[in-house]
Amino acid sequence: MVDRTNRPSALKATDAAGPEAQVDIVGSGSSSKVIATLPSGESVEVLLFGATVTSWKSNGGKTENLWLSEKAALDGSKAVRGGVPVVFPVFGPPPKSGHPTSTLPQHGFARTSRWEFLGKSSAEDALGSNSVKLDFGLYRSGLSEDAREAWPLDFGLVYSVTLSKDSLQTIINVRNEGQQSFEFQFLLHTYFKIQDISKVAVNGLLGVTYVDKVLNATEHKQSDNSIKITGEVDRVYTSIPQDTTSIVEDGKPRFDVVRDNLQDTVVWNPWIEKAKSMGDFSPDDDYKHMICVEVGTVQGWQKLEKGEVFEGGQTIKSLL
Ligand SMILES: O=P(O)(O)OC[C@H]1O[C@@H](O)[C@H](O)[C@@H](O)[C@@H]1O
Repeated sequence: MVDRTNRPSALKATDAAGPEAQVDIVGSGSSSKVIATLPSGESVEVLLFGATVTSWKSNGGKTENLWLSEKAALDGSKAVRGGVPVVFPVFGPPPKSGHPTSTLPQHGFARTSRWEFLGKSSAEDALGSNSVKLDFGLYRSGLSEDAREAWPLDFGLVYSVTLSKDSLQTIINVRNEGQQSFEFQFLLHTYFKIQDISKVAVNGLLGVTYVDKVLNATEHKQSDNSIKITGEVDRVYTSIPQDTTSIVEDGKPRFDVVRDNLQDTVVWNPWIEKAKSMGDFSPDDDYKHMICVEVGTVQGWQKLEKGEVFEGGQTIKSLL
């Protein structure tokens, strides 16, 4: 747990996380980002806007694992189309009325707010290889006027991004800093980069119930272990018993997505028409080179009483 009472001021660009990893802050204002690089070359880049991971490279820095639209806004003008946008306190379009999130934008305010960089720490994992952890914070004071008005609750988010040789762990810590309880949804909207969508399968959801948003939000049960993508897919799988969902490409395991205290997963590919309809999705046919597997808690709401904390997230592993 990051001790927020003495939040470190923004790091000097020269600060390193110790001999193991190099941590730099580049850019300014809403384009500021933190870049961490391990001695073996793996790296992660996190935009302070939305605390959005925009790049994660494994294999000594040779393999980019995340898809990022060529027209993704990286200047804070709108949510990033790609990488790992943070969805909080509501997933999807908010309830029409009568809910504290009703007047928030789709997917909430976290991905379009300016987060603070709280600091870094490095560690050795069990195998002795290095990792570096970056912490980001978002508090009520950091919200836009609109968001503060729309969601008048006092909260604290600490988002930890840990880069290791073959994996990236992203964990959220949500604290109710106010006097009244509140409820929220949370999701990590990960855009995985793949070579060819026609050779991709998403495995590990056999028998899981899902809402199919392409088929008028009807409920279904996943009838086989492999989900193939041959058109627009927008499915919300809920109450998933096992913790790992795998992305297989050309018959070979490419990514493992391991949930931590999150029971739901969205599988999304816009396919051609929807890709064309999104102004910041470019090139249009790049739906062939991405798949979203988004872990979260989006069925119903997580409720926090005064002073209570929720923690959850994912570890994504590159198996190349
Ligand atoms: O365009 P946005 O707000 O980033 O949302 C993109 C997609 O996000 C997915 O998580 C939703 O299931 C889709 O319905 C939605 O279209």
